[in-house]
Amino acid sequence: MFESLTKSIFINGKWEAISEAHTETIYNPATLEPITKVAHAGAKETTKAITAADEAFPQWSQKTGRERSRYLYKAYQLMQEDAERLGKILTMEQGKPLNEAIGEVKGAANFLLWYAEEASRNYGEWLPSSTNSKRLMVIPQAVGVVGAITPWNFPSSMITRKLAPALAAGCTVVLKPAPETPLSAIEIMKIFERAGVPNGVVNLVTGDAKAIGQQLLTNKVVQHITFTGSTAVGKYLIRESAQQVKKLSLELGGHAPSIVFADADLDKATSLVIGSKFRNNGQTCICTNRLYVHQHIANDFANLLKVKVSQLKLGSGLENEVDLGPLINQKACEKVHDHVKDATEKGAIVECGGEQWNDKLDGHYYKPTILSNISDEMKIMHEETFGPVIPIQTFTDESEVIKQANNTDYGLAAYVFTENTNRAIRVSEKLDYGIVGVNDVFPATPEAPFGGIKQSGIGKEGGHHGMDEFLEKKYISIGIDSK
Ligand SMILES: NC(=O)c1ccc[n+]([C@@H]2O[C@H](COP(=O)([O-])OP(=O)(O)OC[C@H]3O[C@@H](n4cnc5c(N)ncnc54)[C@H](O)[C@@H]3O)[C@@H](O)[C@H]2O)c1
Ligand SMILES: O=CCCC(=O)O
Repeated sequence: MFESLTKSIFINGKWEAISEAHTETIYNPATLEPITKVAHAGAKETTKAITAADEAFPQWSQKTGRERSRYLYKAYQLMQEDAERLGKILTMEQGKPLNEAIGEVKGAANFLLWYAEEASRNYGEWLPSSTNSKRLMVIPQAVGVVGAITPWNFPSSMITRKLAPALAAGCTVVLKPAPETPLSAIEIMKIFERAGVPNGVVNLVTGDAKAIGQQLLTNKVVQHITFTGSTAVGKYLIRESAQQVKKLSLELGGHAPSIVFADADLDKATSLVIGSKFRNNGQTCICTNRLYVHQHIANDFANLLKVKVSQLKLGSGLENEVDLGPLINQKACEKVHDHVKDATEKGAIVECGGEQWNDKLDGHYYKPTILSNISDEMKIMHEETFGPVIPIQTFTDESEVIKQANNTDYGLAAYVFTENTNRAIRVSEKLDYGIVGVNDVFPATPEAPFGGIKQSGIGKEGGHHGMDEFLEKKYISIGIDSK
């Protein structure tokens, strides 16, 4: 599928030659086999990419929304048509089961479609003036060159969720994907190339995160940094971008609570909790990290959950009917096990799993795990686990469980399971989270604003809100002769 050396620097519409000496190897996390090598670029290439984006900006931003829309729509079509092949590449580099990977690619394409439609709906405002001698208006204008930095857990959709609204708004982009998963990013650039997107509008640089990041942060041409990744790196970007007061959109870590009330439908709720926790093997920013189950149903719920979890099949994402792939690397397995070990040392009971799985494959596998007898001082109740572990705690009182759910610095997503609509609304309103799913654990969709509060981020992706991130609102005050 790939040459041993894959070109991964796309600047001004051209794939740059790379030297074997400056490469990094991309591994399949399911088998630990090398897939290919890509460029390990740095400051020089990033500066060149920023210059290309800067030079492309005037023409791209002056196109009409309808014109930009045509390129995005073409890219959407190409991505949809190629979803199976792109899904395989995604599974090879990231590990998630093929059906999830193809689903992600189709979801990624849907961001292109949504913003192809939004591109021509970029409205301004006409403000009623307090005097007859003035006319006041607000016009939205593209912010300029955007630096986009993306994570490995959703190597395709996290890119289009940023690039589609940025391009629709009229911005040009330099993309730095995660070092673990550059292959999906390369494929997305090829799609833009085939869609005829003009040279310099989209640029890709793979390699040294710190060096590329530093250029994006210090080059005055870059007006906006859009980032998805950990809260720790997000804080670093806030500090460094302060020097030039750059605009920032940050989609950061999460620590989602799931609250199952006594009136929940047990079969539905257990399946949904599994969907939330084990999608992408727990490596999803909006995954359930804490589970609160009402005391009255706790035993029945835990037993049913255990039965269903024990049926999950672990293996290479390219094998048939696999539910859980490998974790991204050994460090991830160690972090997951550290949370399990810390919890058991503090009294947790391992209901199932609780260890790495090396029976069949060389990859980084961790068994799906349920922990009970959980207490608040355990690490897993405060830190993002990013792996396949569910800690179950019980509760009896609605206001108490809301307090517990809100007792975190994170504020990305929270879930409520109940058949009572009054309770669903009451509790949703009191949860300090950017996203609340009620009997729904897959809230991400192109038409809705996705994003966290507190230390889970700044800004939104998706919906018309997602395009606003890439637009300045210019206020124009016109003095007129009213006679
Ligand atoms: N809120 C969301 O929408 C969302 C979505 C997906 C993932 N995430 C979060 O992402 C994290 C997992 O992803 P990750 O491990 O790739 O995160 P990460 O923060 O380690 O890396 C994210 C990106 O930042 C780059 N990076 C790292 N150091 C940098 C630096 N000094 N300068 C510039 N770039 C730098 C990485 O190379 C990568 O491209 C989790 O915390 C998860 O919750 C959040
Ligand atoms: O980690 C980010 C998840 C986004 C999604 O749910 O599609």
